[in-house]
Amino acid sequence: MPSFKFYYFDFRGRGEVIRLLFHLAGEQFTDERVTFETWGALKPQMPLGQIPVLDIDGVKIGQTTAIARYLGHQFHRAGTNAVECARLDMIADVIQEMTNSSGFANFPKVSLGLIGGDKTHIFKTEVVPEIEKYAPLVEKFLLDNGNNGLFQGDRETWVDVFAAESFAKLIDYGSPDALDAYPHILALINRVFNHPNIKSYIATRKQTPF
Ligand SMILES: N[C@@H](CCC(=O)N[C@@H](CS)C(=O)NCC(=O)O)C(=O)O
Repeated sequence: MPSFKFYYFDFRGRGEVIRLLFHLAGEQFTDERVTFETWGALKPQMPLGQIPVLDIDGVKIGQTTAIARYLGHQFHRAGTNAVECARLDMIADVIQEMTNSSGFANFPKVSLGLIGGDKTHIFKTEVVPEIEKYAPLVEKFLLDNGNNGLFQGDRETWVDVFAAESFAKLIDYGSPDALDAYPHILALINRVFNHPNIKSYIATRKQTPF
């Protein structure tokens, strides 16, 4: 197994999916939690000037989904053929599109205290419309796999973990009822977060504001 060092800020944000994939696989990694004070010096060393970044035996990889997809293949948490992989990529891209949408821009910054604003109002007026746009698509992908809480087959893939973490943050930091209209996404979160390896990590992980 390569030597892994993972760079991200000291909160869940975009980076937690990577930590979850390591814990799911039970594989060792250095969880380098970058502070805002040290980020300025580190930024030029990152391939895209941003984090998350995973250093794999000295090779730095950026972009959350590229890292998560790599770990999915490395840890046998991917599709079992090219078509399954393509379908999972499609679902991951939809979720990444939601995360990158304009409605999602302010909420993390307000939650982290980086900008001012009424967190509840911003969630309701900016984030909820994006949930209403994207969550029904994700519901359908889950139903297509037979309503077992996963997108593909009967074993958690990297996309299940990516989706569960992306949506769970909306409940944890937005509103407890944010996904009540989407029972299949709730089942996905429930299934992924109750995997014993993930459950034990979550039980002891640091609480962060996003
Ligand atoms: N498309 C990238 C976006 C990465 C990104 O926006 N990273 C932010 C933190 S969540 C960052 O590095 N901000 C500091 C900066 O841009 O200087 C991904 O999905 O990984």
